[in-house]
Parts: sequence; structure tokens; C-alpha cells
Amino acid sequence: MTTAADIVLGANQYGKGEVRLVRVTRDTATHEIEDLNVTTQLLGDFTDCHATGDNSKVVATDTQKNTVYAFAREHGVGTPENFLLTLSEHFNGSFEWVTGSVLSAESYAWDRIAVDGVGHDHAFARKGGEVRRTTVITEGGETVVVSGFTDATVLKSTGSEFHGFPRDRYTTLGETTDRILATSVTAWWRYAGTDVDFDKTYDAVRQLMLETFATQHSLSLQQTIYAMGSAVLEAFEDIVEVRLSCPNKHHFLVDLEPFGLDNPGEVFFAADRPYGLIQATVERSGGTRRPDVWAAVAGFC
Ligand SMILES: O=c1[nH]c(=O)c2[nH]c(=O)[nH]c2[nH]1
Repeated sequence: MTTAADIVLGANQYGKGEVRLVRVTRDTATHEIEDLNVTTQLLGDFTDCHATGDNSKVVATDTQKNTVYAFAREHGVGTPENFLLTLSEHFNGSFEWVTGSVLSAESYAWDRIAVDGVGHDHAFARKGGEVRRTTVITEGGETVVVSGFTDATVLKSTGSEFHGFPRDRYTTLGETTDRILATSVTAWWRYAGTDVDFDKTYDAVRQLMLETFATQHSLSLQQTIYAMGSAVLEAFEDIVEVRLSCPNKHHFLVDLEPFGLDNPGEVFFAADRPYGLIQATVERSGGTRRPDVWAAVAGFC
């Protein structure tokens, strides 16, 4: 018969998975952003906590997460390799029972959004991920072209406010005059006809939307997406309607005060959910609505 004495703990490790860190360097008006997803795993003799519930050697995963954010403020990020090396030195050097660690980081690259051909100071588009899409619907002798893109992730590190919203007993959100605004734009537009230079129009619409995101001082994501859609309708006669679906990818300023550090809008927790989901159609007044067309395109847009 097997008894507890015959059972031992095998390989184990633990830490915090996917610490989403965005660091904004804002010493000058030209901001830099660093965007990482860090996972920490500590190795060592953690038999007691597994076998008896003695946590005296468990560096809490919450502490590990806090260390990632605090180090981003204290030491900066720099290369992900150097950032992890600094964290490794800390975890392995501070707790004698920690005999090793496995630290990993994903690093997401961002380009500056070009405005009039020049990289914007504080508006960025994430590299990759974006997909151009189109749907052509032919029915009853009529052909309708709807084009757009999904997952164009953009972020502005300033130039965004959100205040003046109603407060009730469930409202805890603070008002802000300076926040990160980040979203992953899904945009579709319906063409009036089919005689269009689709490549040229696609590039120009996409560019105009990103430029508008970059340059419009935002009072809400709703205002921003309306401005993006309006700019397209103003510039392109052969587009009759624009639909936008944009998750508000919240970035929360990390409270570093418990660690004796200030956080002047520099170190953020990039939450992946829940997100605000802001969706709008921008159309020409008096234009014909085509719910049948949109129904043929998956989802709201
Ligand atoms: O731009 C925003 N629109 C909202 O409707 C909203 N709601 C919220 O909590 N934050 C924000 N931000």
C-alpha cells in the first residue's frame, strides 16, 4: 500500500504569468514606449509549502509582479534581455532558498504613426497583427463592396482625457485629463460602387484613420472613432458608410508608492480584459442604410 511517506514532490516552479507592462518614457515631448509581457518562475526548495502549507519561503507571485513594475520604474526596461537579467539577479540574490528562476518576456514592437510623413510624438501603431479584409456581396443584380481591416492596434501615450461622465453609487472611475488611449481598430467601410482603385483607397483610408487617431485630442474613445469615420466620409466621396468597433484597452497607472517610488505617468498595467467596447457607424445623413449588407459581414462590423 502506498502511504504519504512514499510520495515526494517532483519538479516544480511558480511565479506570475503574463505581467503586462507598458513603460512610457516621457522626459521630452517625444515619448517612447516599451511593451512587455513578463512571466516569472522561481525554482528552489518549495517542498514545505506544497507538503505542509508552510508559506515562509513563498515569495508571493503578487510580490513578483510588483517587482516587475517597480524595476521598470527604478531601472527602466531597455532590452528585454537586460530587464530580465536585472530581475534574475534580484530574485536569485535576495532569497537564499531561491536557487534559480526562469524569466521570460514577450516584447511587442510599435511604430510611430506617420502624420504628414513624420513619425508622431506620442501616437504609435503596433507592428503586425493587422489584417486587411473585404467582402463582396452580389444579390438581385446588385454588387456591394465592403472593405476594412481588423486588429490595427494603436496607442497614444498622451492627448487623451475622460471626464464629465455621470457618477452614481457604483462609479469609482476617476476623472482624468491625461491617460493612455489604446485600442485595436476594426474598421469597415461600404463603397458606393465598384469602380474604385481599391489598393489606393485602402491605403489612404487606413492612413487617414490612424492620422486622425494620432492628432485628434481625445475626450473619449467614442469621440475619437467618430472623428476617424467622419474624416473618411469627408475625404472619400465613393465611401458611403464607415463602421468601427474598438475595444478600449485600458492601461492602469501602477501604484508604486508602497515601494517608495513615484509613478509620473510612466509605468502601466496593460489590462487585456474587461475592455470597453466602443462601436459606431458613421454615415451620410439621408443615405440609405444597408442592414442586409452588414448582416453578411460577420458580427457588428
Ligand atoms: O473613452 C472612454 N469611453 C467610455 O465610455 C469609457 N468608460 C470608461 O470607464 N472609460 C471610458 N473611456
